[in-house]
Amino acid sequence: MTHLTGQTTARGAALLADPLLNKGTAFTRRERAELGLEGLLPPAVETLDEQVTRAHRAFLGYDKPLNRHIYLRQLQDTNEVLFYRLVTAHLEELLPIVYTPTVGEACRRFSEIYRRPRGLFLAWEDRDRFHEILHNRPHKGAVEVIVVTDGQRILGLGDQGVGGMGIPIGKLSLYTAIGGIHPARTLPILLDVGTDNEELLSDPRYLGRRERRLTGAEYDEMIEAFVSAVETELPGTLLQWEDFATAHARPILTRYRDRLLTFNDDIQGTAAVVLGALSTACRVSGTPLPEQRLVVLGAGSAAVGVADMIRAALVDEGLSDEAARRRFWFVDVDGLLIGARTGLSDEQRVYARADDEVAEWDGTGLAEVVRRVEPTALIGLSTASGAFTEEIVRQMASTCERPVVFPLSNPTSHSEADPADLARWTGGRALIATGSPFPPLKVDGREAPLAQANNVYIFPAMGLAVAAGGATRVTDRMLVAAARAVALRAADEAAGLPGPPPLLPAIGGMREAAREIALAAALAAVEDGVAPRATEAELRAAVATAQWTPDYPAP
Ligand SMILES: NC(=O)C1=CN([C@@H]2O[C@H](COP(=O)(O)OP(=O)(O)OC[C@H]3O[C@@H](n4cnc5c(N)ncnc54)[C@H](OP(=O)(O)O)[C@@H]3O)[C@@H](O)[C@H]2O)C=CC1
Ligand SMILES: CC(=O)C(=O)O
Ligand SMILES: [Mg+2]
Repeated sequence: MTHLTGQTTARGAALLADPLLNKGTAFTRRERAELGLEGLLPPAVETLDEQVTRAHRAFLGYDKPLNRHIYLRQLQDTNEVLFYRLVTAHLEELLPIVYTPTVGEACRRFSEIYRRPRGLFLAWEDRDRFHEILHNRPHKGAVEVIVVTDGQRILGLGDQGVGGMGIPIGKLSLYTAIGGIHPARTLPILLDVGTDNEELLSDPRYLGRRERRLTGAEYDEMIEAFVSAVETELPGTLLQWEDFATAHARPILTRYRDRLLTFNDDIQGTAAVVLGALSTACRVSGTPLPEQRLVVLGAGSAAVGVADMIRAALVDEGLSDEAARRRFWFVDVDGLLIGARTGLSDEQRVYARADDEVAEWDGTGLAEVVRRVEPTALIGLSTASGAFTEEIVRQMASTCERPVVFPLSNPTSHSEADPADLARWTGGRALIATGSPFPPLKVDGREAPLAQANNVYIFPAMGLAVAAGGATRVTDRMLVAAARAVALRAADEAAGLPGPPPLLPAIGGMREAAREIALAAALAAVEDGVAPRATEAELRAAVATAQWTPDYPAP
């Protein structure tokens, strides 16, 4: 029998236990006879679509999102084709369960809900054997994409230790569901460098190393040992860094981005989707990007990454770098970033305002900054739930006709604002995008879907671009091309639609959108000389072929 990974010799119960081979009740009578499955399955033979209907009903039978998540993970570990067919058929409904916000809860309670192994756990004491351990991965062929985390900054939930593994698993599920990367060619990895989360350290159920986090030279040694093992054992694999604390995220990216095929999703993926959504907002509001005045709440790696890409776009539009920097006001826990502040990183200092600008101000908190700066765009990547208060948003709306308000922190519980409030406080004038999903707004009696400015628009498409085009590096131009493709697709979808134009493409059409985004990124890779020469037509065909569709092989 041919199957997902080629020829198999697996028979009987062993076949049913392999999620990449198992077809469950879809095994035909002939297959059951040939493969030693008779008696192991109930008599009915179902089609994949019938299985999807049954699985969807079972899914709906659970009330709590976390239980739905557990059900889906169990399905993924039992029958991957069925899992992916279900997810792709109901993407909009299932995304919040597989991904943010529910995946945050699944990470927090990882040790409690742990069922079956998935991915690789690499610990400090094994650093000399990472090469060998990579061989223990369940699927022995080439790996197209690794998502790795050390669990230190899981969404806005902080240090989750090994519980962070939920994130690489969730992200890679979307690499497959949206980007079409074959599930056997994805590998989630958790670097267990300990945890500083007291609750986890004292929880008898905690499944990670019960030690404090590695720091300094040891931490760097761990990362280097991991990267060199990947370089040697899995060359050409796209390596995505995910949910590393800001102190590590940028240094790791800087160290490795020119050495291998790698990117940081929180810095670069987020930047691309936000630039895409902001470009649409500029078009809708009629305020061009160079005229936007951007206040950014949070100055972590995600926020600075977003600003860096917008700044590059401003320079592209003819502004000097200095003029581009001056379009931003960054606010963190200690207020506005100004020159006099100590302890700013080099990346943050780029955005520090002149000290004399605030000489007459009544403090430098967000409310005062908004009052003084009169921003046209307010971007939240702060983890600070509810930080975009009514007073602040009403103030902004009093000086700006179409305020752009992006509360982007995840999960939902950490969002800087609820979009329904933003719409109310601005009389429906705000152009809104959130990081986690929110229910549609009611506009003129119609439901208007909210844009979810989440890097999920970018990373699955990057994987597809690399799989189709053979890039050896992830360049800035590839990410900017992805951002442009996102905005273009949103504009195409908006044409002819009644009501306010959506800032981002519809979630339900993400698989199609991923092909266009991947094509744009693959073309940019060729232009940058990091992928073999190919025409647009060749790349378009390669993208379509590379995108795996969940289906059983013919019996
Ligand atoms: N929508 C999307 O696609 C993405 C969303 N995110 C979200 O962005 C958030 C931040 O991520 P990241 O940059 O990596 O994390 P960090 O924790 O490094 O950054 C948080 C930043 O916000 C600041 N901050 C914290 N609390 C407040 C507050 N009450 N008021 C003002 N500033 C505050 C912090 O300041 P200080 O350092 O001084 O404490 C820091 O500068 C997370 O919630 C994450 O889920 C991230 C990536 C993608
Ligand atoms: C979406 C994402 O990557 C984050 O919130 O960290
Ligand atoms: Mg992330």
